[in-house]
This record gives sequence, structure tokens and C-alpha cells, in this order.
Amino acid sequence: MGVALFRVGGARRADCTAGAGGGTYAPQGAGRSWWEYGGAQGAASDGRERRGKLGWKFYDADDYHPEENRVKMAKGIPLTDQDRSPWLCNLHDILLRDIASGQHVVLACSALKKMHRDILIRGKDTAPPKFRESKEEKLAKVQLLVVHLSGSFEVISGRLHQRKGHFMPPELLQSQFDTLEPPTAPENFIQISVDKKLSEIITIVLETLKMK
Ligand SMILES: Nc1ncnc2c1ncn2[C@@H]1O[C@H](COP(=O)(O)OP(=O)(O)O)[C@@H](O)[C@H]1O
Ligand SMILES: O=C(O)[C@H](O)[C@@H](O)[C@H](O)[C@H](O)COP(=O)(O)O
Repeated sequence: MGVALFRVGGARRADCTAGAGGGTYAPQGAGRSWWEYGGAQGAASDGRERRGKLGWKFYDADDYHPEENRVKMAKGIPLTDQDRSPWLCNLHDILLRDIASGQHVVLACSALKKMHRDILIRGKDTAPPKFRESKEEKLAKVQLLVVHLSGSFEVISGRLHQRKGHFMPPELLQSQFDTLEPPTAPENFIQISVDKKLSEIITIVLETLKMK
């Protein structure tokens, strides 16, 4: 539930280094920028399509869950922030590693809470923001776009019931709605209805990027 585009040049946080979660991750790829969104709203579909239009590398955060998270979700048990932390940290590490090679990246990710999006951007840092933001990271934040794909429970639930071969059962959707913290200022975001066609969503994002 949400999408983000980042242009990040900041340094990786010491407490969020690769392997923090010890899970079965499959890091790959390169990028300077990414966007992130998710939560059964069409994020992966939209991301793949936009990756094609932009020529950016695409990551689906679902591909990076540790096995224990997949098993838990498949049983219909919602993840806790403790479960999500190593997964988000790993994504943060992957993306920052990619930044070094200078390629733009698209990331589809649920990122339901502000703190989840913060981990993707900065890593897991408990220091107060005024102490943890380097000049570089401030610049990076200016260039971050979060795209929040919003929709009604009914529409998204209907789509999930049609979706085949995914570990997350539709029954978990209510917990996602309960957990969602829609992006608000000062996050740099746009909101797009999932009622729109995929092609329309992509057009809006591309237009927004041109203006940034
Ligand atoms: N804009 C859209 N219009 C109609 N169906 C969509 C749209 N976006 C996604 N879907 C469908 O909704 C389902 C969930 O999309 P998916 O990309 O898996 O979501 P997420 O990655 O956010 O969990 C898929 O079956 C997908 O084909
Ligand atoms: O495609 C989906 O249905 C979702 O992306 C789903 O897989 C889930 O949202 C996340 O992978 C992690 O779970 P949280 O939403 O609990 O963070």
C-alpha cells in the first residue's frame, strides 16, 4: 500500500547491514533510484510495467522475504514489525548497494507504516532524525517519490481472490488495512486509485517524475 521512488545517495546504517536478518534472501541488481509500494494493491504489476517503460531495474519485495515470513503469511498469520525488520533492512542494503552503480531502480513493497518506509530509506536507525541525516540523505529525501496505490477493501480483496500462486492469502488483507499508515507530509508522495487502469497509473507516475 504505497509506492516510493527514491534517489538516494546516503550511507548504509551500521545496524542494518546485509545479513541482518539471516534469511534466505536473493540480492541482485543495481540502481540509484527506486520506488516502492505494495500491499496487494497492484504494486508488483505496476512496478514491472513501469520498469519496462523506464528501463529501470525492478525489485518485488515479496521475493526477499525470509522463508519463515512466507510460512507465517501462508498460514494466515500477519507479520509483526519484528518479522519485517530484517526483510526491510535487507532491501535497504540491496538498494543502497545498487546506488553505487548509478542505475535507477523500482521497488514494489507493502511498506505499510511510515517506519517501514523509513527503514527502506535510511536503514534501521534509532537515532533522532536531526542526528542521523547527512547532507546527502537530505538531498536524497527531496528526490524520493512515494506512490500510494489506494483502493477499497472490496476491490483489492476481489483481485486477491483472483490472484493465483502467491503466498499471501486474501484473509490477511484486513490486517494490512488495519496496519496501513498512508503517507503524509513531509513524505514526498502521490496517491493513485487502483480503480484506474494500469496504463493510466503508469502515465500519472511518469508525468509526476518528469515534473520532479
Ligand atoms: N490497476 C489494476 N487493475 C486491475 N487489476 C490489477 C491492477 N493492478 C493489479 N491488478 C491485479 O491485482 C492483483 C494484485 O496485484 P499485485 O501486483 O500482485 O499486487 P501487490 O504487488 O501490491 O501485492 C493481481 O492479480 C493483478 O493482476
Ligand atoms: O502481494 C501481496 O499480497 C503483498 O505484497 C504481501 O505479500 C505482503 O504485503 C508483504 O510481502 C509483506 O507483508 P506486510 O504487508 O505485512 O508488510
